[in-house]
Amino acid sequence: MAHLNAYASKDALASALLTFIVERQSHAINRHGRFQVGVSGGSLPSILAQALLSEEAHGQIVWDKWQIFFADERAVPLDHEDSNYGLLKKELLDKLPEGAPQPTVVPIDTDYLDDTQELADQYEQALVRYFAPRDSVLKPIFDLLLLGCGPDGHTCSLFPGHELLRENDAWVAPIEDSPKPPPKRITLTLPVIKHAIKAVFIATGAGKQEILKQIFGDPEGGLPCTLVNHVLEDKVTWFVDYPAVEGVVYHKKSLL
Ligand SMILES: O=C1O[C@H](COP(=O)(O)O)[C@@H](O)[C@H](O)[C@H]1O
Repeated sequence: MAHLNAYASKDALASALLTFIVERQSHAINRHGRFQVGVSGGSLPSILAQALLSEEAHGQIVWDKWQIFFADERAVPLDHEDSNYGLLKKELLDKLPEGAPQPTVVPIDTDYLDDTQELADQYEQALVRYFAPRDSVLKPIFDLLLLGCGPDGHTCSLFPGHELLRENDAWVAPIEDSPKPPPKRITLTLPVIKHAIKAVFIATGAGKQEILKQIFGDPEGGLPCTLVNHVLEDKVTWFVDYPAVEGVVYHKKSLL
C-alpha cells in the first residue's frame, strides 16, 4: 500500500522530499555507482528545484552521479514552452552552480518530432544504452521516479481510460491524442514504472483535492495514479500538502 505524507507547507514538503531523495541517492550510488531518476513535468520541477537548490541541500547532492530521464515528454523542440526538458532546465538545471559537477540529462531526440512512434523508439533505445548493461531483466530499473498527478488522475502521459494503460511491451510509447495539450507526446509505460525501485508522487494545492479523494477512496478505480499505487504498492510515497489532502480518507496517512 502506498504511503501518504501530508505537510503543512510547501517548505516542509520540500525539506522532507530532499531527505527522501538524499537517502535514495545514497542507496543507488552504493548499489551501482549512479542514481538513475525519471522526472515529470507540470508542477513538479519547481518543487523539486525548491528541494534540491535549498541551503539544506548544499553538499548533499552528488550531481555527477545523477542520470536524469523524462517520465514523459511532449513532441516539441527542447526550447518550446511546452517542453518538460525546457521546464526542468529553467527551474533547476540552469540554476546549478557553474563549474560544479553536472548531472547527465537525457532529453528526447528532436530529429524525430514529426514521428511520435520513432520519437518513442529512439528514447527507448537511449534507455537501453543507459540501463541494459546492468539490468538482465527486460525492463529498465529506475532508482527513483518523480511523478506528478494531474487533476484528472493522469501521471506521466498516461491518461484515464486511454489504451496506453494496457501497453505491456514497449518501455516508451507514443501518444497522439493527449486530452491535455499538446496532443503529441511520449511516455514511460506502466510495465517500466512497475520495475522502479521507488516512486514518489508530488501533489500540492486545493486543485488536487478531488482527485486525491478518488485515488485513495477508490483504490480499484483504474485511474492512472491508482494503477501506479497498485503496481508499486509500498514502494510509492506521496508527498502532498494540506490543501491537496483535505478530506482524503486513508489509513496510512501521516500529517507532518
Ligand atoms: O502534462 C503533464 O501533466 C502532469 C501533471 O502536471 P501537474 O501540473 O498537474 O503537476 C505531469 O506530471 C506530466 O509530466 C506532464 O507532461
